[in-house]
Amino acid sequence: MSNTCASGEIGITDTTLTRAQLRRLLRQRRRQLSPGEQRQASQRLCRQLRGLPEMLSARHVALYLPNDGEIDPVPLLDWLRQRNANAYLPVLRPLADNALWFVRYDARTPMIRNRFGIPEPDSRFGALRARRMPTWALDVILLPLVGFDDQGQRIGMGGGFYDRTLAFTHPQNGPSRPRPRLIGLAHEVQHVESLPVASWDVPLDAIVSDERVIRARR
Ligand SMILES: Nc1nc2c(c(=O)[nH]1)N(C=O)[C@@H](CNc1ccc(C(=O)N[C@@H](CCC(=O)O)C(=O)O)cc1)CN2
Ligand SMILES: Nc1ncnc2c1ncn2[C@@H]1O[C@H](COP(=O)(O)OP(=O)(O)OP(=O)(O)O)[C@@H](O)[C@H]1O
Repeated sequence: MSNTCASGEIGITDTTLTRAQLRRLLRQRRRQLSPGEQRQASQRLCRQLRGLPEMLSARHVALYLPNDGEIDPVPLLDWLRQRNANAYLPVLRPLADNALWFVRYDARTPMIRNRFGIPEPDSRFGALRARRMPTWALDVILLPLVGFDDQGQRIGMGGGFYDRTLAFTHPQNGPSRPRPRLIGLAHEVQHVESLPVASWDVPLDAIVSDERVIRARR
């Protein structure tokens, strides 16, 4: 198989793997990266992102705090601040509809841990509309990926949080309205040849890893 990774692990092209099995394998791969590998991957990722035209023109950018070995976009915060751009973090919506809010984030934002243990702005803080951005009005959303393929398809943690929140951007949901550019982030070890696509999977504009930028055909 062609996608054996550098460590000599077996590849993950076996199409008999279910989405759940694939998730488990790919999450394991990213968790196995050493702190040094994580740091270098993060630097390489951020260097690529700082060169993208949609990042250079963005005023409102959503990112995430890394969890479970996810590639770390946090060094971008300083860069965004220098450019007078605002940063936002995903917050699990308190109404339990399994969708996300994007809440303004800076050093003073009160944080809590959500039910998955991931730090996020306190939803009482985000409850005030002025502190969040409607999803359609964000310029760029950087999404954490569990896996990605050559066609620019993604697989996430399996909660459908991003898919639900971004369903309005799906081409099948009518004519194009204002929408954020969607950029998936992942370690190169999370690449697989081909992922199964579900009808609700929201297409991305690009995927950026520590090694490359994949422009997806939307
Ligand atoms: N950094 C980061 N923040 C994020 C996400 C993410 O993927 N990464 N999300 C993207 O959606 C949302 C949280 N979604 C998540 C969905 C599932 C699990 C998870 O770990 N599930 C466990 C078991 C579930 C449980 O504990 O009840 C697992 O699968 O092992 C975590 C986050 C919002 N914030
Ligand atoms: N637009 C939507 N409306 C209702 N349910 C949805 C929608 N999108 C996804 N779901 C549901 O969410 C569940 C998880 O979807 P999926 O396996 O694609 O997660 P994922 O893409 O890995 O997660 P995420 O979007 O959080 O990164 C599925 O059971 C699916 O039915």
